[in-house]
Amino acid sequence: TCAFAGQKKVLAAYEEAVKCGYSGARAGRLHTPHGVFDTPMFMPVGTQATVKAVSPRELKEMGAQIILSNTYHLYLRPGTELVAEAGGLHRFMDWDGGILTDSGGFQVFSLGPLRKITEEGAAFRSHIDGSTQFLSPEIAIKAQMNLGADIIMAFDECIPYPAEYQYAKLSTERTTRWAERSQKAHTRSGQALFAIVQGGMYQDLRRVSANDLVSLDFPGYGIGGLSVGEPKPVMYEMLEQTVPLLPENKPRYLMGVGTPDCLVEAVRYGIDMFDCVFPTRVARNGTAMTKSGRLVVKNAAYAKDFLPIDENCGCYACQNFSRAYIRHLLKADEIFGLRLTTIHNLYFLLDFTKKMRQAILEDRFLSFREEFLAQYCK
Ligand SMILES: C=CCOC(=O)Nc1nc2cc3[nH]c(NC)nc3cc2c(=O)[nH]1
Ligand SMILES: [Zn+2]
Repeated sequence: TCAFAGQKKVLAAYEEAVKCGYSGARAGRLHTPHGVFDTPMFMPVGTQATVKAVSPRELKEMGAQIILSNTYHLYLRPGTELVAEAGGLHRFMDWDGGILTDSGGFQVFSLGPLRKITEEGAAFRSHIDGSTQFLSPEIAIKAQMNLGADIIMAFDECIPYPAEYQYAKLSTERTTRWAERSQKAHTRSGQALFAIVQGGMYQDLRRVSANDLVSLDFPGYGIGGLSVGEPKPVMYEMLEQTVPLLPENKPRYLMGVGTPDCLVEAVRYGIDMFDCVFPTRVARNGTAMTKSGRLVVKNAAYAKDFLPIDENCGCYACQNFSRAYIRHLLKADEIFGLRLTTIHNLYFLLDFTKKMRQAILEDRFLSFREEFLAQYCK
């Protein structure tokens, strides 16, 4: 294994992984320099050092524990050295909870126009000014050390979907070599480096990727290359192949997932951490998430609906405002409208993971899952 000399390498210590009586679901506690956090957890995405339309105070109030920021975006603008000079990302954005940085460039890397990947790294075109940029494990890790997140991600390639077996194999092997280079470049103590399991939609490549990365001994593991357009059953099959190979006493982070039905299935397989832009993105076009599915509050049907989005919801929007009012704001292009739908959607997912944790601790996760799926998919 690759142990750091004198390096406290396991920051995200994992304890209390409470297993409920069903395969992999577990409730744990994640230790970081900015606190100890409960899992399963949803992590709001703050791509450019802000979770769009909400303040750090509101995030804290709704129970956010760890939030995401994107290395690629902050590297291009304002630059990660500048953030380091500002005192690091926590100071820069005034967030004293946990921060995890991922690349945020996976759209660019796997879908971008100029995507040239070699053993050295990935060349791509900046979405800001079209300039040619280059990222390698060393550059990505240095950028993340500058940002100062509590958890950072190894540099990887998110394999596009669909992909030929041969390409997926070569890319996955390269991602493992990049993970090793990421480890060697990671010299900042007090920061946990997670590896990212790849393997496309191929069971054998997923198992090889997981086993290779586990033998490199990371404090936590992301599961990448999923939620990239594949059918949900394929995603679940990849989880079934991968998660059992990962150490039970370390966190598992399913990248870019997702909707509540995906979260409850992934928790069943033993996933602990999630991130997704979906709740904040759909909020901005007036869609609210509820336990029965989506509610497009902008629709005319809600013009005179004086009930809250969800009368059982404890969020600031549902406690104080009606659907009619929020619809009015959205139709009038009022910024406050977007803020209210965003606050509701983030609260909904944060509360949903809290409810799953409670169900696991009380050993009733299975029935929780059944009841939820029956109502949500109706
Ligand atoms: C600095 C280096 C850190 O690199 C990464 O963050 N890499 C990475 N990010 C992903 C993000 C995803 N979002 C979705 N669905 C919405 N699927 C995703 C898959 C990946 C992935 O395989 N890798
Ligand atoms: Zn609400």
